[in-house]
Amino acid sequence: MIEQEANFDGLVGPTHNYAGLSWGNVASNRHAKSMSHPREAALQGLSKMKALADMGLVQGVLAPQARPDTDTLRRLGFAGTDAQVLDSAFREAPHLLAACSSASAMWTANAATVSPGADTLDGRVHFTPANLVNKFHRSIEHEVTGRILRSVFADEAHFCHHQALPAHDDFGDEGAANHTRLHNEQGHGLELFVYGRRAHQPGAPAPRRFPARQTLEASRAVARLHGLSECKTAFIQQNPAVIDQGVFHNDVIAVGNGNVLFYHQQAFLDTQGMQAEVRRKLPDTELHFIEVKNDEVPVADAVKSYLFNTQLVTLKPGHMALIAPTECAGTPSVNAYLERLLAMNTPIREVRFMDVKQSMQNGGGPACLRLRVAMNQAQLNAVNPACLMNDRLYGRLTDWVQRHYRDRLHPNDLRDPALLEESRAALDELTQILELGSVYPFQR
Ligand SMILES: NCCC[C@H](NC(=O)CCC(=O)O)C(=O)O
Repeated sequence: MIEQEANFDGLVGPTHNYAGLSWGNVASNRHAKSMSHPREAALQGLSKMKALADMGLVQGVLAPQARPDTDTLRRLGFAGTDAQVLDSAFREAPHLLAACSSASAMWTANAATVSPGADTLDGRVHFTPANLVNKFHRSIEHEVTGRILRSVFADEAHFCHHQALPAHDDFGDEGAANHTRLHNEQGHGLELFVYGRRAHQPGAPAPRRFPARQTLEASRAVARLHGLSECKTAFIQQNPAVIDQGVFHNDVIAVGNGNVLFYHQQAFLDTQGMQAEVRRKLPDTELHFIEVKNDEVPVADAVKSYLFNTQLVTLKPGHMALIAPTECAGTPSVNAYLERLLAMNTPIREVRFMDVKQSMQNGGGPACLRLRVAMNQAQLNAVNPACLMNDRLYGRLTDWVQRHYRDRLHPNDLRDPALLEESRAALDELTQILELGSVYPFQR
């Protein structure tokens, strides 16, 4: 049975702020300590979800995390009441308070790696939450992420959930941001796992300036867990030189969908090898490798505009749309390229621009905000229906954001105990709207 793709977007949490936590992510560093707008951020995300649902695509919602994470602050030695924990963390280690308060779980492309049942040995959809060990603020996400995924995809006859990989740099795993699935019209798929370095091979190519967050060892472990045979997988190294230019995940430099792989000339260490392997493992498929030359769009423009952090979605057979951030229209080389792209004879037939600026300023474009889950009809029927976007849910969530979110937030505001109370009240209500049960530590 042919799979249908659903996109599960992360709802932006009430503590969305710019703390400059992600070394190697240019936008995060550039906007450090600037004023954020949590309400606007959440509404921008909801508008994108609504727009994709209105295109006839299956759109889901994943709940944010409870932040500030006072449990982790307590593990780090801050004691007393919640207000005292926040206050002492702010005075002694504001960086830790910011890390424990980040709304970074909004970027659900990093929530997990998902393999559809068409690829796995047991025919179930497999999920492995990403350990995100490279960044402390993200390494504290996976436990609750796993709980949320289990509550959205609960039926064990259809869904199989694994634990995050062991929390060590050798197994640095960033989830679906380094994973793309191509498939042909018969539904035969190939999962591309893109890694930044090999942990167990000293001297192998690796970036020098910025960290490679994903290791080959992590990608291989996820493929083993998911029961993916060799013929359903390709392990491809990202070009270390682009990681050093701010491409901290492969989805900043490449995006794939169906029979199309859209990528920058410098994305991979061995582009020809990649193409040959994909052709070999997806025979009888009319593949489109759409390669953007550096002369047309320099890497710096790709990083600034997030041309490749677009969502490539199939609207009807042979007709795909590129869901692009408005920054693409505002970057001359990219805007000109997109005009040429639409005149080429490829399945990409239209571009739709979306404003997700609040997320972009922390290095998250349209593709970072979504986790793709391809499912057959029986699996789709088993998804928690309260998490699927429609006009009613959009109305309820918009109203919920309007009532609970602040207009403005600065990292200095994270010490405010009222923010913690507001966030908990908001999330408590959200778990009822999305029928998630008690997924947060403060509810247990
Ligand atoms: N896939 C996009 C992820 C963006 C995310 N940014 C952040 O966490 C920035 C948070 C801050 O700096 O406040 C990251 O780098 O993992």
